[in-house]
Amino acid sequence: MSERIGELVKELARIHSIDLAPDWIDRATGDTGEDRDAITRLTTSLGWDQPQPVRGKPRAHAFPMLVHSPTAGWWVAEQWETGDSFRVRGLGQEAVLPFSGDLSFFQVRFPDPLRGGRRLSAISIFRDALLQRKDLFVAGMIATLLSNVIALVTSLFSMQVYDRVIPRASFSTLIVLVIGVFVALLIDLALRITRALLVEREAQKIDTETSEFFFARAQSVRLDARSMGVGTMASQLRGLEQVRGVMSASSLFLIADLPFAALFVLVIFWLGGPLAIVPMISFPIALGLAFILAHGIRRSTDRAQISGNRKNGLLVESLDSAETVKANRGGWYMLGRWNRLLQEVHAHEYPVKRWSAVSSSIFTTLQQMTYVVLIAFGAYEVAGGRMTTGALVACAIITGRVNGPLIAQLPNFIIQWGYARSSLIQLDGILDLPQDHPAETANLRPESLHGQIRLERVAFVYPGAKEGLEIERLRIDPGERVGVIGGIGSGKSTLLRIVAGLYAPQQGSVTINGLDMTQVADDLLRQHIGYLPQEFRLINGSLRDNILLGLPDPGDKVLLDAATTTGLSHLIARHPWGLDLPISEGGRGLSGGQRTLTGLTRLLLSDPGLWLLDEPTSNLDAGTEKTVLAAIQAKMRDDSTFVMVTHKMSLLKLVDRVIVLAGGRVTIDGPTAEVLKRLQTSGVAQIKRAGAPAGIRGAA
Ligand SMILES: Nc1ncnc2c1ncn2[C@@H]1O[C@H](COP(=O)(O)OP(=O)(O)OP(=O)(O)O)[C@@H](O)[C@H]1O
Repeated sequence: MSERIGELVKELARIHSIDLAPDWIDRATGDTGEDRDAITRLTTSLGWDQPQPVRGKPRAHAFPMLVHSPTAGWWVAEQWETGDSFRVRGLGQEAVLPFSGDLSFFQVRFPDPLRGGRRLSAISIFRDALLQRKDLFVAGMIATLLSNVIALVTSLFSMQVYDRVIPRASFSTLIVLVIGVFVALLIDLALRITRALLVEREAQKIDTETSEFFFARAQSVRLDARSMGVGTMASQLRGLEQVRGVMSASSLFLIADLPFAALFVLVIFWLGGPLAIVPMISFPIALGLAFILAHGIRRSTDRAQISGNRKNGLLVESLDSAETVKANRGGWYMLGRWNRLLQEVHAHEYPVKRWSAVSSSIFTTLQQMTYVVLIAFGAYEVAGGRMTTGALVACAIITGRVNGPLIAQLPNFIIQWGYARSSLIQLDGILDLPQDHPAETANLRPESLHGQIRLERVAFVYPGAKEGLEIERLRIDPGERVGVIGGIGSGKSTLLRIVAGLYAPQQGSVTINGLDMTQVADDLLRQHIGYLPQEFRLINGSLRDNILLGLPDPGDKVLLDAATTTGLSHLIARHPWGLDLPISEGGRGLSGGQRTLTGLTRLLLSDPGLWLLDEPTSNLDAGTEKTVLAAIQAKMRDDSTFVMVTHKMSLLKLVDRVIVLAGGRVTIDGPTAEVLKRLQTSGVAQIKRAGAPAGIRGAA
């Protein structure tokens, strides 16, 4: 892709407040052309909708869009300057171009990485992915048609052998027939292999696309909306594999082959007349049975799926909390829960297995009975001279084809589909969860986010909880240093997460610099806000990966300087792998204090405008605490805003305002000295009500 066009598309996306998928440039082909059709090639290679060429003189509301001039090249056209010239910009340059007939204007239709707007269902994601490959499936259907016609050829071959070759011993005809059938079979083989390979390749691409979509969607689920456990959610996502299983070549061919049953019945009618009644009765019976089976297993597959997800959730939880379980002799308790869930899964799976076993046997018997009835009926017809023995053999082979692979595979396919359908329902559940940044909300990209933070009539309740946080009005000005204190469970961390934009209150508004936080583009918000949670959890990778998570790599020198200011450099220096120190899955490999230092080093490197720290030094010794706080203070600019949740009295000297929370409400808010004095002069009961930390109670 031409670099200029890529940059201009990015600029256009920015003006339209659209976040492009992070890998969109990587997915574009290596086309470096800059001609008029380059934009079409680019969007086609990305799988986006075709850009819309604007005919004639563009209307004012059609701007901004891309424009190509044969002399000046590509630009983003912003708006008319006069009636005959328009403003353009691109790569930091601005210009005014005269309008002329040889300019080409294009409106680019950006895809939404999370395809918002309409309500999504999991099945529509797969359907859209299949529909994008219409051509391939049309080719597949043609191959299926040819393949089925060739199948008829083999049955007609048998008819010719019985009716012509054997009675007359004409072996020259036999040789010609055998050669002809061999050629047909080889063509069939080639068609089947090509069809299977093509479908599997596309199925893999669909798998990549849909997995990417669901992974991104699961990541963007708002933190406060994740009421289910990590293991359960992971297991729900694994349902994708079941849907993928149904989309395999064999099941798709089964569906493709089903309509050809009608063709086969027609051929039987042509060869054996009334004999066609036999498959005409047996085939609908088989389909009816399949339908009853699908209906019968529906509830059981849904329930088995839910219990299976919970079982996986328990497995993840027990492995993750092994330390607590072992130390507290919780092994038996966990085993008991595991066995109960296992029993539940078996109880739900048993009806599915029972239906499957019974229906498979019925299908086999039906198949054999159809064969017997056909031959018996055919014997009358042959004896009566209404059809030849060869035609009867051909009819038997064709009926076998309808009843055989087609019908024999149906029960298995229906069970597979039953589980896939339950997985789709579970995936719908994930799609219905609220996202960090729903596609239908604006994606504002202000120049700056430095400004007042305002909470107005905010109410936040955790799912299932009766009470939560209630803040009538709270304002934090740029440059303020605020401490948040309160008793255990008083809502300090919740408040900080709301201010960080990680939780969205059910009522009221949270604004930053006058803009509703939910409407600000997520990347800008994350750049501006540095949030250190109470427990900084590391991810699998190296120490460097964890320090730089989501940040551009500033180089080892800058990184090591930041580590020196926090004290993390001691760990780096001591370990033979240094910055490449491996962090195992689940963030194991560092002590609690070292994890906090990693988070603080990352925070210093990200250089945020708004610092939100949740008990930043609770894991640190006194010396490290001093070093870290000095580093943060040195890094903060005058207009940096600083909000720190703490239980430590000594840290309040760093802030000039203190907010006291109790029971999810602000009970005291004012300058540090004043608040401390108020707390110290109040009675103990009042202090408890106010929710002040133990240190202050002691002082009182
Ligand atoms: N994920 C959650 N789901 C449900 N309830 C929660 C969740 N997290 C916290 N709570 C509840 O919300 C209330 C406030 O919790 P929060 O973590 O904000 O308190 P805190 O003041 O930071 O406490 P601490 O000083 O112990 O860190 C508590 O009663 C807690 O039980």
